[in-house]
Amino acid sequence: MHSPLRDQPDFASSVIVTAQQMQAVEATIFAEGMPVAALMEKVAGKVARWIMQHFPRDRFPLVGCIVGPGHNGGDALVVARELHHRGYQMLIWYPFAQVKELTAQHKAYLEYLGVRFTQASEELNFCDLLIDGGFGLGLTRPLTGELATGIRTLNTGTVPVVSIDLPSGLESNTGEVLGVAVQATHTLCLGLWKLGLLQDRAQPWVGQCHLIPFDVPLTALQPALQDQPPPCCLTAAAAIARLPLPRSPIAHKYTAGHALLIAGSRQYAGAALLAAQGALASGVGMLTLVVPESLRLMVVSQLPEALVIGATETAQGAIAALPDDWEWDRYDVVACGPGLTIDAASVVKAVLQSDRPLVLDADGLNSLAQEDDPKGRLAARTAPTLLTPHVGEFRRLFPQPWQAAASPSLAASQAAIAAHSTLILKGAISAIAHADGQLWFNPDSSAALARGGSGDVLTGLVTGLAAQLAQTAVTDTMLLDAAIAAVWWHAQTGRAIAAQQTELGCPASELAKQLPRVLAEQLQTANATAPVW
Ligand SMILES: NC(=O)C1=CN([C@@H]2O[C@H](COP(=O)(O)OP(=O)(O)OC[C@H]3O[C@@H](n4cnc5c(N)ncnc54)[C@H](O)[C@@H]3O)[C@@H](O)[C@H]2O)[C@@H](O)CC1
Ligand SMILES: [K+]
Repeated sequence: MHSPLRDQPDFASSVIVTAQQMQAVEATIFAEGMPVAALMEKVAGKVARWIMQHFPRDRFPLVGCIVGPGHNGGDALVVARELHHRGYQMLIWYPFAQVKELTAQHKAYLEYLGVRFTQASEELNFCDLLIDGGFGLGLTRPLTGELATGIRTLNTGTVPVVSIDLPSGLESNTGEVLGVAVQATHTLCLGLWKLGLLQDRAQPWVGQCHLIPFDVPLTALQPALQDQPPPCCLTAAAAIARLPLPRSPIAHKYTAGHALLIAGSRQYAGAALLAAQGALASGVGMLTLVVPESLRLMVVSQLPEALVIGATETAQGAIAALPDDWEWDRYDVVACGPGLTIDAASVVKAVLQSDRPLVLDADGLNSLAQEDDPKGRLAARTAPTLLTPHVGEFRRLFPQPWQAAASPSLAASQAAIAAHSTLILKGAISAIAHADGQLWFNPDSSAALARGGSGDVLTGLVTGLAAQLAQTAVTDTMLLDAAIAAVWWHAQTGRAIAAQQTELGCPASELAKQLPRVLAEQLQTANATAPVW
């Protein structure tokens, strides 16, 4: 089993915490002797250097700061002081009378230095850059009054905004906007990733997110996690470690995994092709594809590498049943769903009853959602199951955790635990939840992937990887490992295509085609940057 605490070289840069956990970490650091003011200097110094590097003074000479009453405001004032000394012209909007002592001290010193303060937020509209030090972890209630009005106006402008720790107004655990929030172009998250920043709903406010590490010691982190596996960001290292590489030099096609894909209908023939292309790109040894008989010849002509079986079909052209004397044990992993339509529900039932590791997607999920007790059905399976819903499919399948949980990713985690399954909740930042409570997020993705068919490619890819991983052992975490590798690989490919062809240039067939090239580039980069001992 992969333990994030053990197998990631730089654990602190991928772990994700709640506000309460971060506050517990900070309390330990301070209790053990680190002065609060010293940590603020260290962190704000790093933020100032990041800003000077990305927003040089010659192009961004006038910098405005939103300064709140707590230590987020204190950070902003330290950044303002450093930028002032480097020749930036600073303008501070400081709408609070009551502030924390350290923040008040920094304010006094800036006044002594002659930095300009204003009560009129509109003045910030004329700046070249804004620094948002309104609120961070300490936000407890919705923003109101003058502050809310000011932020609303600033959001209508086009000035780049760097938020410190969190965009002010964003709830740090759920990513919800409390009243109004600063719409940042960049967020510099301090120390450890905050859960709220990884939620899809937060993305329009967060902009590009960067971690500013401040050397959080593991001894301070571990008690705050209370022995629970914390959510983690997917890293290249974590994904690459889970790929079926290197391949055995004496591998043959039957030792490189046999994947079965049950997909397609007369209405959605392309879904079967795209899922199969994703599976073939994974390097799987053998791919068998079950499609409605009327699609068989077309599919064979498009996918000469796959073994294609034509199944009897319904009047609407959906798969009616698997062939007689069907032998499940020929296959290491089964994927079922892309393009099936819900007319193929009886096939989905049969697949769920099989003893094979299963990837259930699209209409596989929709058919399951129509059963009485989907969770119980999944929990009763004897082999591991991976579900790959987008939000709409998830909501239909698991309405209860969806409504009750504070965020979609927590709902995914609860559903995975209850259904004894692994789950990829697909979105702008896909979340991967495992039955043992592990939760992963993939922050490095691209809106280029928001295209029909991109999910089918992912289903094929994850299935092909899982079939290869199954050669070592069929374990509870096999599908989790395949999901981590596939989500990362799929997203990196979307990013690479977007970089060359814009976010508009990534149709799903192109995505499938580029998967091998992008993996090779990623592996080269990872090897080039690996530490030499
Ligand atoms: N403690 C640490 O280890 C570090 C903290 N740092 C910074 O400190 C921040 C946390 O500081 P704080 O705990 O002071 O929290 P904040 O700076 O986020 O603000 C909390 C203050 O705002 C008030 N407040 C909350 N919601 C409000 C609302 N809607 N309207 C008006 N006032 C409201 C609270 O009563 C409190 O006084 C972090 O986000 C980070 O930016 C950094 O200096 C680095 C180190
Ligand atoms: K902030």
